[in-house]
Amino acid sequence: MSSRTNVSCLHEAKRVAIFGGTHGNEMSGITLVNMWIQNSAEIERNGLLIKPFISNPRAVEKCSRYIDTDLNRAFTPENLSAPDVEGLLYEVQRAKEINRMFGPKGSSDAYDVIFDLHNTTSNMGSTLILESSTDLFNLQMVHYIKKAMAPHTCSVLLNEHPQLKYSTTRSVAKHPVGLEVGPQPQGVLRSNVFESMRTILKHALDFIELFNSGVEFPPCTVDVFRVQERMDYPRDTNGNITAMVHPHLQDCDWEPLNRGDPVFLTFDGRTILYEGANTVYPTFINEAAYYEKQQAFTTTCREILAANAIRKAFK
Ligand SMILES: CC(=O)N[C@@H](CC(=O)O)C(=O)O
Ligand SMILES: [Zn+2]
Repeated sequence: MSSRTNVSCLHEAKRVAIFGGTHGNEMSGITLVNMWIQNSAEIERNGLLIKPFISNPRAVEKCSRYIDTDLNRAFTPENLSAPDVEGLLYEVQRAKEINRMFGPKGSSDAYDVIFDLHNTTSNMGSTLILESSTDLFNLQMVHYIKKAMAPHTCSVLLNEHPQLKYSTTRSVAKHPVGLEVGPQPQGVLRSNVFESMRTILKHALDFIELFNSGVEFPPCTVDVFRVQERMDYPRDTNGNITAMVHPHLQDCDWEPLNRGDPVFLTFDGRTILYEGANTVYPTFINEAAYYEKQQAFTTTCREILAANAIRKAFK
């Protein structure tokens, strides 16, 4: 069998956007994007149109996650097709603008790739977030990034859960990529987190440049953590939390959690154990932004995805 048989030919990826400030208090992405708006030399690549962009400028100005509602949940068909009337929530209005500039979502006019830069207060290290297990371009790109980052690890979180998936800002693009780096407190810049994010972006852009130049990428596999379940804090009948993340779980993102392992410590000193039947890999443990979303951590399971060889389609 010829090695050419199983090569998938994909469209060139010419238009690439880098979003920072989708959440106005996640400082690494905001700072990098503002830096690249001032001087884009570092992110320029042959044959690529690259647009660094602050997605929620009013939230950035206030250094808060959002003004009226979470922008990274706002790209629903209902919001994007809502009539332009006065009195729309700020982020709904902004979602419609972003969809006009970088979309329309789901159309052939949409940007090829959007990298959306986020920070987490969780100890997740560097994480790429994918929304589809069948996007060969993204799978090959994260494979390339993981290899280039070694010996440093770069985890891949796959969120294609039918109920837990949300309508992200990056979902406007044909190939949406989230980049989540932590731990970094809200409103704070940490140089190590900033530099990791910058390095991952460099490798990502190198990959796209190589792909567009006609390089063929051989078949590969990618280790991912697939989103399974959202775990809430224990609460009283008024809805107030009654426990904290247990010290044995705190900062242990991506480490196996088994039935009977401690997960919460109540304010009166009682330990609550994990009751799920199977081993899971928790992540977003004690993320500050998720208290309002009733989420103490997310469980994931490990999976190995296979991707075909790819190269650019020649017209
Ligand atoms: C901490 C944080 O903001 N995380 C992002 C994850 C993502 O981009 O999918 C969010 O909840 O929107
Ligand atoms: Zn964020």
